[in-house]
Amino acid sequence: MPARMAQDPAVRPLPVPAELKQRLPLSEALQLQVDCQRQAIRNCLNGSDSRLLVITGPCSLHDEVAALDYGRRLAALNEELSDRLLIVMRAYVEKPRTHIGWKGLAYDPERNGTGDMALGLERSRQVMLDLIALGLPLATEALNPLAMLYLDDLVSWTAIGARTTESQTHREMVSHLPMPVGLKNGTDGSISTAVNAMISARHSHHTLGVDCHGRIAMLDTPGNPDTHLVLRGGRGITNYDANSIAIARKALADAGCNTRVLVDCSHDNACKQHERQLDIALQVVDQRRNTPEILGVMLESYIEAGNQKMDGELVYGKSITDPCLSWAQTDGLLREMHARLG
Ligand SMILES: O=C[C@H](O)[C@H](O)COP(=O)(O)O
Ligand SMILES: C=C(OP(=O)(O)O)C(=O)O
Repeated sequence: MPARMAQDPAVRPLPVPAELKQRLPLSEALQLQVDCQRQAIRNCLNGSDSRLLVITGPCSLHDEVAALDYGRRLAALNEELSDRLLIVMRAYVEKPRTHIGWKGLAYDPERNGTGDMALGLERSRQVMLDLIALGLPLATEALNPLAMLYLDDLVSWTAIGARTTESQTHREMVSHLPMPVGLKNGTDGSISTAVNAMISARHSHHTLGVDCHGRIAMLDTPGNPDTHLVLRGGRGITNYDANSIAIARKALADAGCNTRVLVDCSHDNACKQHERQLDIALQVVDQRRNTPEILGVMLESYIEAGNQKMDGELVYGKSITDPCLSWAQTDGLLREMHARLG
């Protein structure tokens, strides 16, 4: 008889996704809301809804009070602008890092390096539920396919980030996800990695995964028809101008993919200078007159402008990852975008 294996202290068991979902359930009414919000985004993607998709919110959520404060402001603004803008809030709880750094609320909720993921996943799910209850559709980045199992029912739009679009594991995950997914161009600016990801993700796959009870399983993914390209610039080169968008749309058309593109006004498009997002977003809105297939824009926005280091006392409502527009700037920008779309 094999000796009973001692529990490795470096392996800390977590509740399985079904347990957390049962403890923090999405009500039937809110499930219906999420279904409708996913369908509204699909309608923008297939052109039957002409509104501009606006994905806006903090680079990362680290403080639930500030996240809900932002969410309340955004929900109120949405009431005014929803005839021309389909507003979705960024609720990013997993952060991909260039090398090392804080990896997000799901991984290190106390920001003390202990990596309490049981607490992190619980707090991530709770804050997302609270944001949905404000009536907002949510966007997130799916980084670890296992983390997504705890949150997938709450999300209306998912991003696959620039660092992971080329990964087969992520493409297979997208093939299995039940919502529209934006695939970002690579950090080197390459469009082809995202186009190849769209081709892969629209097909079904047999792959290894985990079921909601934590059992390793073979998954037969259905294929996701609702994907699109997100242009985020790369290696200091921007790709939000009319020529870059035309080149990207041609590559998509040649590959038989949806040619509607969303422009991330932040990241390499803004060279991480948050205020540049203001001008980029308006340029993109103006381009829509000639190119109505521009699906929308993404903004990194919070309550206070800029960002701050994580150590020391934190300024309320200020990003601890990428720099963001302030709420005042965001409010003004969204109103101006709405006016220009009239
Ligand atoms: O949006 C977030 C960041 O750009 C991304 O997570 C990489 O961040 P880093 O280069 O600071 O690690
Ligand atoms: C990490 C992000 O973007 P990218 O993958 O484009 O760097 C993000 O949007 O938070």
